[in-house]
Amino acid sequence: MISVTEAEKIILDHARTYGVAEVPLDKAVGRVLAEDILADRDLPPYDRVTMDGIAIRYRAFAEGMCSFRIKATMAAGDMPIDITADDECIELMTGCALPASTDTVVRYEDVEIKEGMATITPDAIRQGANIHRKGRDKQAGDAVALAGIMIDAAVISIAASVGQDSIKAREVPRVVIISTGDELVDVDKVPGEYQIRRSNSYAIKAALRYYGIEAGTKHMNDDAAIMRQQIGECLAIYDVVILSGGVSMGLYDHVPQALQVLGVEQLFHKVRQRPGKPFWFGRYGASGALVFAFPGNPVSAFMCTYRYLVPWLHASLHGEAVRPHYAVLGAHVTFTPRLQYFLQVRVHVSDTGQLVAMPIEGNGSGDHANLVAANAFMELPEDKDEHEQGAVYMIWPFKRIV
Ligand SMILES: Nc1nc2c(c(=O)[nH]1)N[C@H]1C(S)=C(S)[C@@H](COP(=O)(O)OP(=O)(O)OC[C@H]3O[C@@H](n4cnc5c(N)ncnc54)[C@H](O)[C@@H]3O)O[C@H]1N2
Ligand code: MOO
Repeated sequence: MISVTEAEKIILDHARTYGVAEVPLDKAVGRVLAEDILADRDLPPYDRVTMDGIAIRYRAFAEGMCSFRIKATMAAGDMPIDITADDECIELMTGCALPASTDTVVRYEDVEIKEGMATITPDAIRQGANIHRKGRDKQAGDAVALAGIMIDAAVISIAASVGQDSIKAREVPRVVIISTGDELVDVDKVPGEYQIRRSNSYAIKAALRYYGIEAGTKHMNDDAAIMRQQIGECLAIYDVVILSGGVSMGLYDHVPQALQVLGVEQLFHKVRQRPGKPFWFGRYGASGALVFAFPGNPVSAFMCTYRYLVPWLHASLHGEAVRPHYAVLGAHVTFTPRLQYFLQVRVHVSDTGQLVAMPIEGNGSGDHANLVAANAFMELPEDKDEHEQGAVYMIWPFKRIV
């Protein structure tokens, strides 16, 4: 049996790229940007009025003029209307392009308007006030987002504003998730008395969606011949084959044997960890496809997804390992087996700004109801039995920490 660190290293050594794809803007969130996004014109593209009010020439105000005749009114999107005399102003709205003949905007709150005249009420106003200058944020041709970053709502926002209805993103691997087990029925079926509904493929598929991956799913019964045939078909089509169940020591745990017969090289089987001990990982030399065969227990498959599959995906798409997160253990924990223990925790931000992880242990690797209350696994090292409150350990969040 190998350690978690050794297993992680073997997996990350198999990080790889999958090319580049053009992705529609509304499907791009979660993907990784494959090229710099450039501003197609200055941002903002014109001197943009930032307050509803009037535009004047500051010089006139500085010389003592405070009442101005409203020459015209502009809405955002209108062509600018110029003033031709110092005692004129333009009434205009936020988002208007500032008329070149004016240089200062006075907001409505500082103006009284009566019978076509606008009178500025404060004694002092600032020259150039309430104008977002052309090109102040970015110049045409500047990069507004750099290749390699995750496409999030902020990237989508700026990409839309520079006219990109699609974005070049790093291509994601083709993934299939295969559940195994005769006791499993699909989610829309009523299970027999000794059956359960399958949930692992739904959970892993959901986790992968955050990365822009739409994984295929399959189910196989515990029949060695059918498994060989179906896994063989998947190895020919997919870059990553994820299996759940059938990897421990039971009479019907055919997965490792089926993979071996198919020529998938076993890179490890069994990791010194709980949950997830019987995790099997290998590579199919003929295509380079990777096989993550997770234990069937729902918490085991879930933990292995977040501790191994997601970091592998991150390393493949970003070209670097994910940066580890740490938190403070909020209560004493004893765990005696010589295994790395992935404690389920609820991490919160304390009053002093620390990430604190409170244990929510649950009832072992079959208790996936407990994952709803937890938001991370805390990785407690295998060489210690006692883990003191206040100790700092690595965490693997699977939800937003709030
Ligand atoms: N003699 C031993 N028995 C077991 C060992 C061991 O070392 N020696 N390891 C235990 C550990 S640890 C785990 S974890 C499990 C993993 O076993 P398998 O990967 O072979 O998984 P199954 O036996 O097929 O299923 C385990 C459990 O999970 C349920 N399951 C399976 N697939 C799904 C799914 N898609 N959705 C929901 N639930 C699923 C299944 O019904 C079983 O209850 O082995 C221990 N045994
Ligand atoms: O490793 Mo198993 O996942 O402990 O139950």
